[in-house]
This record gives sequence, C-alpha cells and structure tokens, in this order.
Amino acid sequence: MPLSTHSVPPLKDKSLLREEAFVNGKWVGAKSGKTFDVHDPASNEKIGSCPEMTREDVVLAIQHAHTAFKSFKATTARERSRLLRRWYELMVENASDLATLITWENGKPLADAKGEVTYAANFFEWFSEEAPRTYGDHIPSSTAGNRIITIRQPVGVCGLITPWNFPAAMVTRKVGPALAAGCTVVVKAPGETPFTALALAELGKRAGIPDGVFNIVTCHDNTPEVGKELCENPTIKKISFTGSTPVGKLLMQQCSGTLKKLSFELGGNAPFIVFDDADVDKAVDGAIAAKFRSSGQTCVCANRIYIQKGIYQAFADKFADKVSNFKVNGGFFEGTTHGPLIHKKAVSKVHDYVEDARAKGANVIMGGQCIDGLGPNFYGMTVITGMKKDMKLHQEETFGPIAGLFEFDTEAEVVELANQSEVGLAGYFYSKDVDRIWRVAEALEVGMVGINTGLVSEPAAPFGGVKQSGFGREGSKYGIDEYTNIKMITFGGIKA
Ligand SMILES: NC(=O)c1ccc[n+]([C@@H]2O[C@H](COP(=O)([O-])OP(=O)(O)OC[C@H]3O[C@@H](n4cnc5c(N)ncnc54)[C@H](O)[C@@H]3O)[C@@H](O)[C@H]2O)c1
Ligand SMILES: O=CCCC(=O)O
Repeated sequence: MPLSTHSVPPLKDKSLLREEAFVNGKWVGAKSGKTFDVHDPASNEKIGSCPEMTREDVVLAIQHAHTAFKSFKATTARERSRLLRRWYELMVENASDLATLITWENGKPLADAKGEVTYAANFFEWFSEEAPRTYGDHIPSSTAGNRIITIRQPVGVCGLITPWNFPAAMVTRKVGPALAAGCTVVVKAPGETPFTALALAELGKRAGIPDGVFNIVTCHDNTPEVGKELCENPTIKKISFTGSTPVGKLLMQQCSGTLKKLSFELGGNAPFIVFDDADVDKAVDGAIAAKFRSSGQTCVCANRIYIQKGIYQAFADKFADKVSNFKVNGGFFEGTTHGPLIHKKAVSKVHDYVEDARAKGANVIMGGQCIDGLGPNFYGMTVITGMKKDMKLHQEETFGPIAGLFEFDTEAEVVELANQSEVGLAGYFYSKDVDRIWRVAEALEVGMVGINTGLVSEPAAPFGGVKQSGFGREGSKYGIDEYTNIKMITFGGIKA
C-alpha cells in the first residue's frame, strides 16, 4: 500500500516542529536565506525545510557559545543539574510528539521511536545526577612540604556532530555530559533528521537553558564546510563526533591544526557468536534484537552472525521463522515492526552487499530485494546462509537489514574471525560455559561485549569502541570526563 504523510499523527504541540536553526536562544535562518528540504523516508514526501547554513553562520554560533561559556562555567554543578533535570522532565512530558518527529524524519516504527525518546531523555536524567559528582583528588606529594590536588574544569565550547540514526539520543548523549560539566555547545544536526534536534532546543529553552549555551546549526550540502569550521575554529576546544569511520578520519585531520580534545564514536562490524552450549531460543531472540534494531541501522547492530556447526541448522530455521513474521511498513502504521531505510543510497549499499554474497555462493533464503508496493526505501528483511569471510558482509559494516549466518567449528577459529576487523565497537556471544564466557569476553577486540544478550546500550553503561571504531566513552560515570580537563594544583612550602 503506498504511504503518504496523511498517516502522520498531528503534533499535540505544533510549536515543536521548528524550521529554523537555534542560536543564542533565538530561532534563526541562514544569512544567505537558503534552505534545504527534509523528507519522510517512508513516503518521500517533504516534511519541511531548514536553513542551509554556511561557515559564516557557524562562526556566529561559536561566538555566542563562547560568550555564554564565560558565565555558564561559573554556575554551580547543582544549578546545571537542575536545568538538565527540567529538560529531562520536558522530554518525558512531550514524549509522544518527539516520537512522532523521530518516526517522521527517520522512519523507525513509532514504538521504537518512543523507546528512543526514553533512552534519550535518560541521558539528561543520568547527567543531571553526575553533574554534582565531578570530583577531583588529593594526591600525596613526593616532595616534603608540598600538597597536590586536582580539580576538573569544563573544556570550553564544544562542537557536537551527530548522525541520523538516533535523532534524539545521539544529541542528548553528548549534550547531557557537556552541560553537566559546564561546557557550552554548538550542535551540527544531521541533514536527514534535524527536526528532532530542533524540538529538543525548544524544550531546552523552556527548561531555562541560558541563551548561547545550547546552539544548533543546520545544513545539508554545506556539511563539509560547516564541519571544517567546527574543527578548525580555535574557540572550539572539543569535537565529539558520532558517525562513520571515514568522516571521523577526516575530522581528526581537520582538528590537528588546533589540537582539540576529541571523542569519536564511529562505525562497527559487530560479531555475534552462538556456541553449541548456548540456549538456542534465547540466542535467536538476542540475534534478532541485535541485528534488526532500527532495520539494522545502528552502529552496534550484529553484522556477522557466527553459529557453531552443531546448532547451525536449528538456529537458522528458528531465526528465519521469526524474521518471516516481521511487518515492514511505514512507522506510523499499527503493527509495523520495521520501517524503511533512511534513503536510496542506503538501499543501494545494502543490495550491493546481498548481490556480492549471492555472487560468491551464499543462499539468500529471505528478502534480498526491495519490497513491492512500498516506497523505494523499503528493503526486505534479509536472511542469508552459507556466508564466507571473503564476502563484503563479513568485511564491512552493512548498516541495513541483512543477517548473514556463518558456520564455524572451534572457539579459537571464531575468535580469530571475529577479531579480523579494523573496527571494534560491540561484540556479542551466547554460551553457558563460565570459563569460555571469561575467555571470549576478554579476547574480543571491541569496546563493548554483550554476553547472552543482544542489547548493551543504556545510560549507565560506557558506550564506545576500540581500533577504528574510535575512542572516548559516552554515558556512564566516564562520559563526563570527555568534557572536563584535569587541573593539578600544587601547594608548596607547607610546614608540618
Ligand atoms: N559508534 C557510535 O556510537 C555510532 C552511533 C551511530 C552511528 N555510528 C556510525 O555512523 C555511520 C552512519 O551514520 P551516517 O551515515 O550519518 O554517518 P556520517 O559519518 O556520514 O554522518 C554522521 C554525521 O556527520 C556529518 N558529516 C558527514 N560528513 C561530514 C563532514 N565532512 N564534516 C562534518 N560533518 C560531516 C553528517 O551530516 C552527520 O551529521 C555508521 O558508520 C555508524 O556505525 C556510530
Ligand atoms: O547507532 C549507534 C547508537 C546505538 C545505541 O546507542 O545503542
């Protein structure tokens, strides 16, 4: 059935749909007056437009953030905690509108969008609690008469660049700790999904976030020049980026001239391993959750599913059976379990990986093509057996709804295969053997391990990768460290 914007529920609070950028507490357009259109990935219809900002607009936003930093850094941690708490409460009160915006511009089913709002709001709640706990240390000195302490200070103005796959949560996971620490921020919202971020700005204003502390710039075609300004502008002291590894490498180069503090949450290629001794039904459920969340468009999605020989067929049958029950459609339709991909480029990439696997001898037992009758961004939930390691699906992040099932023999073999990747974000495995659990968890070259679970993300857990998945941790007690500098203070000449 063809989709249309008629299926989009009206917002309860229409003022949450903003078509301007947010700078110094005001809604503004680009100085050039140019805009870009944002489309619903399900219907391809236009949702609205946003300012196509340039370097000039960004420089202004950075200046306002810099001015605001002078007073915001002097607020007490308790004041900042209360602001974040109020912002959290407003997100909860407006959860249904925020979810509507997420589904509209990102395409994920409404139930998932509601889940994302809760997840996103919880980062503000978490960091409202962390703000008053940015402790320093007292360090015994090696020099007689000296005393050493450390204090933690906000790094300054931060440039935050976020992706489209979690239009709310990737923003709050950065803004929460930044503001908790006393930093001010310029967020570059993704061109595909700016409206959720802008709605957060509206709620932030209502929460009393002071002017200039939280700014959002929007752009589409101008993204490279806007990114360059954020990276090269000496007033920005930190860049936190979530997105692909190639863009991360570019940003790192661009930041080298001003040696900024960096946090990079980049691409993954998560192994998901099921050992013979696992509970197969639970492993199937875990694999479904890890693979098909957001139609496979998360950085921690299972990308390579390794099943031990003895249970391969049983696992594949049960897995395919569950996938066959998915209901793929526009995210606002009742009963939809999976929505469209973000755009045609994503669909082409996914299909290329399927064709590559097919050409190299794999069996596509389900999906493997676009879904007739829905828009061009709807790709069938795909299950492929007989995967081999020379296939693209083994070597690269798919970021789409393709589950490739690989067969393996031994623990040593699968750990080696799992680690044959330049990236290392998440890894999962199912087993009941305690010795194996410790061995494999310690051997996997990733930043996050899920044992007997397919979901690892929550505000209390440190999120981040190793190798070319980047560095730095978000969420958890460590998240705020990314936005503070340690200052050491030595008192000398103290008489005992
Ligand atoms: N590790 C994580 O926490 C995490 C989370 C979500 C997504 N990701 C990764 O992000 C990728 C998918 O997202 P994507 O396709 O939007 O990635 P992307 O790198 O193309 O874009 C991410 C963000 O960077 C911006 N961007 C793109 N080019 C830029 C440039 N030259 N200068 C400045 N900004 C630029 C985009 O507009 C967007 O806001 C996947 O690789 C995924 O694994 C990682
Ligand atoms: O896609 C990246 C973020 C996913 C998550 O936070 O679980």
